Amino acid sequence: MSRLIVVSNRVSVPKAMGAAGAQGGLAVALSAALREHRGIWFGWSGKETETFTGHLDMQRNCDVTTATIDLEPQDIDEYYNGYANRTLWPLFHYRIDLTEYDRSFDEGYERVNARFADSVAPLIEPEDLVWVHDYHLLPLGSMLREKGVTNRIGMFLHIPWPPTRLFVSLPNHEQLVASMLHYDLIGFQTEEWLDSFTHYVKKEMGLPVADDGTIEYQGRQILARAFPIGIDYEEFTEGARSAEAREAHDRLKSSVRGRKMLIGVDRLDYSKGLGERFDSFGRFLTDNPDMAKDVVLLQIAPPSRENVASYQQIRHDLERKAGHINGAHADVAWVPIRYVNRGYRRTELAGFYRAADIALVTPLRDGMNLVAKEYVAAQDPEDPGVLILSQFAGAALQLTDAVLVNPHSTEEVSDAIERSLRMPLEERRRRHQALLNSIREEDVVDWREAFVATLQGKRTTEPSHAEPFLAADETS
Ligand SMILES: O=P(O)(O)OC[C@H]1O[C@H](O[C@H]2O[C@H](CO)[C@@H](O)[C@H](O)[C@H]2O)[C@H](O)[C@@H](O)[C@@H]1O
Ligand SMILES: O=c1ccn([C@@H]2O[C@H](COP(=O)(O)OP(=O)(O)O)[C@@H](O)[C@H]2O)c(=O)[nH]1
Repeated sequence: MSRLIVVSNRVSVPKAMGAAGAQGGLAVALSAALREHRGIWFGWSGKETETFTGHLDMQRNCDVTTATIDLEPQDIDEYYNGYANRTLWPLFHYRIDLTEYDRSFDEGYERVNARFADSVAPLIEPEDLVWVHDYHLLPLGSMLREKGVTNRIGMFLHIPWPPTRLFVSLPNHEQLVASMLHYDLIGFQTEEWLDSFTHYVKKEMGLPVADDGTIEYQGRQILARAFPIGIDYEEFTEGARSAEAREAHDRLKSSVRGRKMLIGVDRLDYSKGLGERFDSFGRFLTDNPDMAKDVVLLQIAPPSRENVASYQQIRHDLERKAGHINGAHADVAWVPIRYVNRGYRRTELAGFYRAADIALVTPLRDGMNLVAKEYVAAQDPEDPGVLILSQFAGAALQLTDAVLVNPHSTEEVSDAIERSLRMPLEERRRRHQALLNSIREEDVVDWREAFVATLQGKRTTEPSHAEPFLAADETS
């Protein structure tokens, strides 16, 4: 079996089984793949160093080898806070109004990708498979090719790919995509993002794309395909049965004193539609005075990317909005929105999910959304809660038995809350069973096995010669 080299912006150091709840499902799944393939997980340590040294910190934990580098402040600013999270993230989430174009970001992005390539290339052996993750590292494949790496290299994009008319607003869009065409396999979360990508490649670059997603470029064949990510069903449900999850469930249940509870769990990110969600809940309280006092919304929103201004702004806006709605509706013994700016371990979240009658998962745009899947997996099948899900989350293409909503319409979401609170047990069970089947059948283990198997079956015929990602006139 080939070794697997996983490359991602951040690396999650594997923890012992008992601490699995502290890790993301993706980290657990990738760790399992790395154990099976005796591989290495390479990326940024998350730490800052005064001057970049390229020092590789190799560690072995729970049979997984990780290799990390520290980045200097300018790198973090231009690459992570800059090009990744002020340019690509908003643009790829259709927020052209928040998208910032700054040449220093492009330079930082290219520099850090080159640093990744320099550091990881010596770790790659001839038969290894290389799997690159996400929008932070789109040109990494081409930089590895420049260094003579001829291995099979795959890339998986965890976030949406925007429609062509939006994407072309990115300066150097063609160079960026051309740099991606040095991968052997490019994976997307859904057919929708895949179609947007192949549309761009056909219409803007004039390249042939076969029905099976094979793109022809400079004598090479690149396969583009959808691989919807899932949760680690076994690992998550094991955590959901733990004492910690039960204790979290009981604590929350007793605190709501018999009221119905809605839950939202999202990084504090404008793509998650939290402002629209609060407005919808406020509208529900106004439109349903008979039910209002018997309902509580718990919104867990750990801060994210705090050095980016748009994230500071959304945090400020949400504090005001929650305060405003609570001020208008609360009484001495009841506050309608519990707004919590901290993160919880996933085993605790599992208990919270089970205690909630409804999950409000209403992003304006989301690559997949694993919270939607975790909520379903945590329910009591005999008396399950209802998932209200945005039609704009990647997960909506699989979870068609959720109550699907347009998150921009406060009326529609408010009606969905009312309908879900009144939903008969029979219908809740039927919907839950259908959702659970889909989540079990397409879990994260299937996802990574399908991606790795497809990558393994695909080879570049010729080592490719890669052009630099940015046009010469932009960099000089
Ligand atoms: O590393 P951060 O900047 O703190 O961000 C956390 C992660 O956010 C994004 O998650 C995406 O991947 C999920 C799993 O595939 C998917 O369900 C979700 O819709 C995406 O938004 C980001 O893509 C990751 O790289 C970050 O680690
Ligand atoms: O307090 C929290 C909030 C979220 N999560 C986890 O973070 C992930 C969020 O993934 P999702 O795909 O929903 O969104 P992303 O944040 O990746 O955009 C899920 O596994 C959550 O269980 C967590 O462990 N603790």
